[in-house]
Amino acid sequence: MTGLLLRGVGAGYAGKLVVRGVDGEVPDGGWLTIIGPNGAGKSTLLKAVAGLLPHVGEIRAGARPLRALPARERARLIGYAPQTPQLPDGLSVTDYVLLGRTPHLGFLAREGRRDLQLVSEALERLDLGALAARPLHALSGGERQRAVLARVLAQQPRVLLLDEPTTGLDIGHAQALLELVDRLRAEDGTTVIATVHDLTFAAQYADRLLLLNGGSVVASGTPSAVLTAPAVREHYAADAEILTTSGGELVVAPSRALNRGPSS
Ligand SMILES: Nc1ncnc2c1ncn2[C@@H]1O[C@H](COP(=O)(O)OP(=O)(O)OP(=O)(O)O)[C@@H](O)[C@H]1O
Repeated sequence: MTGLLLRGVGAGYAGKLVVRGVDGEVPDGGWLTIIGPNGAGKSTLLKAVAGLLPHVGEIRAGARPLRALPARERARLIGYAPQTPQLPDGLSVTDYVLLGRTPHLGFLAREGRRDLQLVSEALERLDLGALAARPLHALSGGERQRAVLARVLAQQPRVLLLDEPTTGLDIGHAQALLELVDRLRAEDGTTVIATVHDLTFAAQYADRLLLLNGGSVVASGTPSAVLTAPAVREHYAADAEILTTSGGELVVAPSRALNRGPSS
């Protein structure tokens, strides 16, 4: 069981909390997306769950508090794709994705055939097969973003933390990536916490949304419960219509007409 439980979680920088009092639960194979305006604290919360920032309150992975997990075990359990990754210079895409296998290798052990196979599968899944030998610095922004996700997939984590995974991706690659994550969740029971700015994508792929504003949870629940026009207005200062497609999917459509009002 590798679902996640958050109780009264706070995190911040230099001793000052910028996120506080967050409660949430993601069951095994569940998908929670954190939404909220710029600066709300989404990345900070995700970094705390990744163990990259200290936290107050309690974060549990399965039955165990995150604090009690040795670093290596945590690295096998949790895969984290940051919003603005620092990529090492000089590595090829393949060598970089191979770094995802590090938590699984014995001390001073070299990668084996299975590791190389997982790397090659991750490259194919992210449409990077043709770029495998390229140096990282010679990739486009979206290709680099996909290389980061390929590294995390090669890690085979039970919990995936994705900070703005679709930033810089065209709509086709963004959709393919979210579908891939959804398959991992459905087939392998991978637990997912993501931050996503595109509210339509957020609604389409998560079971539950957590809306943060000013470092606190202001709404949580199913996408249709959280994403209402008044909530988008209040927390994003944006005018939008919440539409439902013929397939029953929710679409958040920014609306200039609403903004202008009936008289203009
Ligand atoms: N390293 C840091 N040191 C100090 N303050 C920081 C640091 N990183 C972020 N902050 C502050 O913490 C707050 C939350 O930032 P965070 O990056 O978590 O927001 P976010 O919701 O992910 O925003 P965005 O949508 O713009 O990515 C902001 O006020 C930000 O300025």
